[in-house]
Amino acid sequence: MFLKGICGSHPIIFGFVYVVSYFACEITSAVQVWFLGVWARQYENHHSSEVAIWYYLTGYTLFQVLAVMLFTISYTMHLFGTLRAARQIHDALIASTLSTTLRWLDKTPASRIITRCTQDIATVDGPIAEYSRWFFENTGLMIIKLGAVVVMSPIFLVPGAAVAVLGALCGQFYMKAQLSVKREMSNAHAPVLGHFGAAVAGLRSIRAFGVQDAFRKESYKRIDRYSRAGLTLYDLNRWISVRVDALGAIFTASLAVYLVYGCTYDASSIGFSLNMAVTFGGLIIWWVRVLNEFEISGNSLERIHQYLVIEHEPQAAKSGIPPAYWPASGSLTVEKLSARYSEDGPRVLHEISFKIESGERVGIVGRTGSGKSSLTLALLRCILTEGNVYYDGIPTSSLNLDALRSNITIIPQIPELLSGTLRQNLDPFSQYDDSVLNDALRAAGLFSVQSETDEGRITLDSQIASGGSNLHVIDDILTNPGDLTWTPCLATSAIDYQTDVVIQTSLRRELNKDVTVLTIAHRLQTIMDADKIIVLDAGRIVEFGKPSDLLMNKNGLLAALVEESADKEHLHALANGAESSQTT
Ligand SMILES: Nc1ncnc2c1ncn2[C@@H]1O[C@H](COP(=O)(O)OP(=O)(O)OP(=O)(O)O)[C@@H](O)[C@H]1O
Repeated sequence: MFLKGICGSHPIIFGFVYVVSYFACEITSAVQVWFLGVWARQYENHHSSEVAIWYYLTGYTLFQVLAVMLFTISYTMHLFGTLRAARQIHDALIASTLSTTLRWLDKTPASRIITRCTQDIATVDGPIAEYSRWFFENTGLMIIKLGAVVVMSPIFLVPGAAVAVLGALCGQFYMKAQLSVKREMSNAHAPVLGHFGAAVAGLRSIRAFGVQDAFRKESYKRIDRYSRAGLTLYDLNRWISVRVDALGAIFTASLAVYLVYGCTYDASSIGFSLNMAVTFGGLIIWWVRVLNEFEISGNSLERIHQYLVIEHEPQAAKSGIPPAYWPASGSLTVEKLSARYSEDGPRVLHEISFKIESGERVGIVGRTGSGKSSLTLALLRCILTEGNVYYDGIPTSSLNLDALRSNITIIPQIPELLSGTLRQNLDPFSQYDDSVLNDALRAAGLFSVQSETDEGRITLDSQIASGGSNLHVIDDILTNPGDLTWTPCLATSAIDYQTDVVIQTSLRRELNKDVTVLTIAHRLQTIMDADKIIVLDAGRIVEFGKPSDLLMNKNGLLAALVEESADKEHLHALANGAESSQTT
């Protein structure tokens, strides 16, 4: 995933230029060292006045300039490649999370998603980009250094390869051992800080009860646990360093012995070979460490990848685009609609059928768990459904989800407001000017629940905290004058009675005649003057009709609900149309 991102849309060209520029840079650096030897050799056979210093100095400088240029090319490519990879991975993660199913969001803790999008993405941006470069660099350098040694003394190919293999084997041991030690360290870290924090916060109580000793002992115990893991990690590092350094030293020493006693190379060639061998030996330990860090930070990529292969909602297709005139009316026909939250979960709606004409106001009531919210989600295709729903004559199952959902407005019981100004929340795409926004707020009834002189009154520039607990449902009226509106109205603290009345009044006044309004109500007063009422029970429609008709059935569920409420006379009057004008 990461490599694909680095290489972009022309992986072969990118990979070729990158690898060639990098290797050419390192080879140039090695040749530069060799060239120094050539230069030094001139003084063995010639008098110093005969050595053309400018020639060698220019040659040396040119090698240097060439190496810098090649390095710049490969580094710039790596930089832009990793930026592109990080951006692509981030975009893919956000797109995947935002287009997942409600079910997945239900069962995945928000904190875990936030960690993926922050901590793991930060690892892709930083450490993975760096370690990938170092790993590639170190691998390339080792090959070149060993290659240079082998070119001078081919006999050293075998010991060189053996040293590399032995170093890699030690590295394997080290990596396996230190992974669990590091995990233990991070487990032991939080308790130390937590206990220290608790002790500082409760210092007075600790002293008042004279339990300093107990706290101190507990603190030492936790610090010991952390230090024990820390010491083991330190020892592991010594373990690998001693072995890998020893391997490098044995290799260089044996090469030195061979070059001095076993062959007839001149001093400068021997110097070059030893230089390469020493740096090769020193690189092994770095290679192991970088590989280890790369592998650890690679876990973030793995975790992100897990979030890319989650379940998703159907993608928008050309065939799902509705005709331009749609929806011409807000009529809704539901046939045998069943729904469940997951493939293997129980049905929460059972073959529900009803028909609502355009412009009707329909109330939906039922006891807790009867399926009111599930019906909303089923109409929006947020959960798994069977059966047919026709919205203005078109089956919603054939529509793209964005087309369907942008034509059904939900005014939720708990507002989904983001941190920012009220203006940004109302008009996230900056499409409207202030007068339109203020009109919407007025229409939503905001100005009738606060006066011009209120000190803390809400304006377009008011800052909204995440979740917007101080503001209620006002934004949908502006952003979506769709044909179907749901208003789940609550008798909870989220919306008090006064606000509920304001919202209902605004909805009645502002929405034009052919807007169909479905209101999920916990407060019967809100829907008693509706055109029709659907009564749900255990996922089935048990009553459907005009409120006054339903109330005639004394054994009916609506009648029972009304009987249970304190203001039943008022509700009866509303149902019979006597007080509807008062509410509106
Ligand atoms: N996220 C979910 N996952 C699985 N089952 C769910 C989920 N949400 C609701 N249910 C189940 O669906 C059924 C209908 O619940 P729903 O929330 O639609 O009822 P409701 O009438 O809206 O209730 P309330 O008045 O409490 O909001 C219940 O049996 C409930 O347990």
